[in-house]
Amino acid sequence: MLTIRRALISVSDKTGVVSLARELAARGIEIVSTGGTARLLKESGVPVTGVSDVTGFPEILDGRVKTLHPKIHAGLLARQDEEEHRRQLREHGIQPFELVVISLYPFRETAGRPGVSFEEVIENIDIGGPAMIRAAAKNHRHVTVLVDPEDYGVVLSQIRERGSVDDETRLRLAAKAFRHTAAYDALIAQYLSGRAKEAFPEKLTVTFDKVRDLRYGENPHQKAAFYRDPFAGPGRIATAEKLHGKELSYNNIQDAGAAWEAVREFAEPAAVVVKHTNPCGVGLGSSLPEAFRKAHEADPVSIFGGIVALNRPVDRETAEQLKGIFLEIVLAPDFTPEALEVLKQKKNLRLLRMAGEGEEAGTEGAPWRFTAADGGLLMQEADRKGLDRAECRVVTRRAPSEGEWKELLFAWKVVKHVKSNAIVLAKDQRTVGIGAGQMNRVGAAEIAIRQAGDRARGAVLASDAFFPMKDTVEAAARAGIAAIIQPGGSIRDEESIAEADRHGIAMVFTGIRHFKH
Ligand SMILES: NC(=O)c1ncn([C@@H]2O[C@H](COP(=O)(O)O)[C@@H](O)[C@H]2O)c1NC=O
Repeated sequence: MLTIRRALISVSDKTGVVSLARELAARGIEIVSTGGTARLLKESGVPVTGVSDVTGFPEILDGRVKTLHPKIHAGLLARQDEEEHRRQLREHGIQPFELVVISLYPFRETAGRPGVSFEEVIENIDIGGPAMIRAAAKNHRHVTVLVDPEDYGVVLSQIRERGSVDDETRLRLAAKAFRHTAAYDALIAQYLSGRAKEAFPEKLTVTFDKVRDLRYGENPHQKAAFYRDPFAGPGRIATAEKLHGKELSYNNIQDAGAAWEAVREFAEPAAVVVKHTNPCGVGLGSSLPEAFRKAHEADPVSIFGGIVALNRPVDRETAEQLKGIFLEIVLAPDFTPEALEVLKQKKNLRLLRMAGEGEEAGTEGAPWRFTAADGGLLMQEADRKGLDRAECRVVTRRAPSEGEWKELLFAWKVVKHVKSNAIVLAKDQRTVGIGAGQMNRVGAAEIAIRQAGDRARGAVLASDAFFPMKDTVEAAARAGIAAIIQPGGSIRDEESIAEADRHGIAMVFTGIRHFKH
């Protein structure tokens, strides 16, 4: 363990640096710093040597080159336990560093700033900082590297105790340093790949920031943690503000995401209830209380323990309705103070505010979806495809009435969010039966029809994919379904169309499939 005699400090985020440097200097450690950092330390009365005084070279090219010099890098990379390294340092008049403190140019913050110019983003790609971090981390047997003010305390306390930092801490900080530079470069690569329109590059180098450890994963015997996309803006589950209740669990996070994606389909006041990532009740209304009442009535059994997403700020009336039901989470763009007062009475209910003040909730989301595959990763665009009624094709003799069209387009938006094979029955702008995740399509239809009961008569039916045979139409006809919307495209479409015609059912082909696994 080497006694720390010399520290190199170069920080963009200057949090905590003055008190760190002050204590180091008080302990007789020489401090070498770059322009802005040196200025701040001097102004704060901390003795400091400018990096140019060490290199004998000015900081040039607007700061693009300041520490990229052998006098700095040899000082970071020398193995102080090797006689030959020590001899070479002496020969070239280079002194080694035992501590390096770096905070990189704020690339992510700059790139994420609305209206920022490309030139400004590029200038915020730090070159000298990562070079020093990597050099120090490689040489961690001799050098301690700090990239996060959170770690200043532990290093200071060890220096106080013994004048040096122990092997374990140096190794831990070196690993963190390489994670830091790897993530930093990944963000730059991600940003530039986006600019260059390279959606699926030969190396996928995305990076995520830890939000927190989770108590467990999908089941209590599975360990889990939650990570956030560093570029995620407001209106996302990962950036939502929890206003009340316990931390969200692994399953809560998934369900809340599914509910939010679904409710964002609708421009009119809407309520979506989700269980195990499938909608179990969806309702639209002229007001939020009406929408929620319909979503509740859609399936008053499954809502127990459900997740409710709403696309308008929650008011007192809706809050009173929600209060009467056992729910896990309510998420909405916002909550009025009165609604919060009502809902906060429920100790275990989590409340998520999806948009900050003045922000529009979730108008744009990340375009990519990642799924673990055995030994790999699948990446695809999020399914954001909408449906234009003009592009639909009426394939039956009878065309849907205007009222039926309204229901069909509603059911189509819902079925997109139900796991395949999926069938949705809808009536009066709410779901009345949902068949989710079945291994055959007619099975999904039978579940939806059974759940709808009497409400199936006169309802419409939406299917996420085509009918491979006419059996789903036969089941729909027996239940009294009035109209059907489905992609079409089966070699047996004609049989389904003939069956629909036989029963006076109107059927529409969308030409779009919405599988969801
Ligand atoms: N070019 C260099 O040689 C160089 N050396 C250090 N930096 C960065 O300059 C920043 C600190 O600058 P200042 O002390 O002037 O505020 C740090 O974020 C550090 O990572 C550099 N800047 C960018 O590459």
